[in-house]
Amino acid sequence: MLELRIQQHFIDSADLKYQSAQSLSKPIAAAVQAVLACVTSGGKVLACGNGGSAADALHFAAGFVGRFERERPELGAIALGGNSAVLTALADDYGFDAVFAKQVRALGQAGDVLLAISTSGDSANVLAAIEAAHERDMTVVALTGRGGGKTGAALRETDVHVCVPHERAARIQEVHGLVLHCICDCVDTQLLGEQETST
Ligand SMILES: O=C(CO)[C@@H](O)[C@H](O)[C@H](O)[C@H](O)COP(=O)(O)O
Ligand SMILES: [Zn+2]
Repeated sequence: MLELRIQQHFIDSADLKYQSAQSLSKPIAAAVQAVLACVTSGGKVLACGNGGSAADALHFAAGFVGRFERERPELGAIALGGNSAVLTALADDYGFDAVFAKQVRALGQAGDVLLAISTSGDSANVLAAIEAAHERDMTVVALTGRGGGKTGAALRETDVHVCVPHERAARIQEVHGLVLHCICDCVDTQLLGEQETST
């Protein structure tokens, strides 16, 4: 019984990934171009999200600042949920909706990218970060699901929206993880050229 349930998780996750390969490759390629344009002109990526998406933002920053699969010059990325002192001070003094937006205003510069991750597209602190990024003339790369929620309406034409066609947060997050690995791999390929990967 338990094993069948577990197998169903694998099947549903794999099904969604197959389905998304077709529909998401174009927006993911656009996300790669946005990130490349940013880092090749000295910019950085600010990444934010809540819960599992906060973990995704941290995971992305680790692969970006350090390495993904190949050695290359360091690239700039900061996960905005990673500094608990800043996060708690901002939440305490300005409310939780402001925890990312205040950091975007403090750290963001024109040409930087905001990587905004929300399965619902409706988290108020992520929406406020998008607004702050626009104020700073940053490009937003949004990873969402459930039709994109309020994030879809908040984005500009120059932004990128990767919206996973599913309702369930866990399934959406599983695809977001793959999307972030695609971005890391494609940025490396564009910077270093194609190469067989063994790790
Ligand atoms: O990881 C999970 C669910 O899989 C949770 O921690 C989840 O990320 C949290 O409930 C978030 O607060 C949901 O926010 P969002 O994705 O709707 O922006
Ligand atoms: Zn989760």
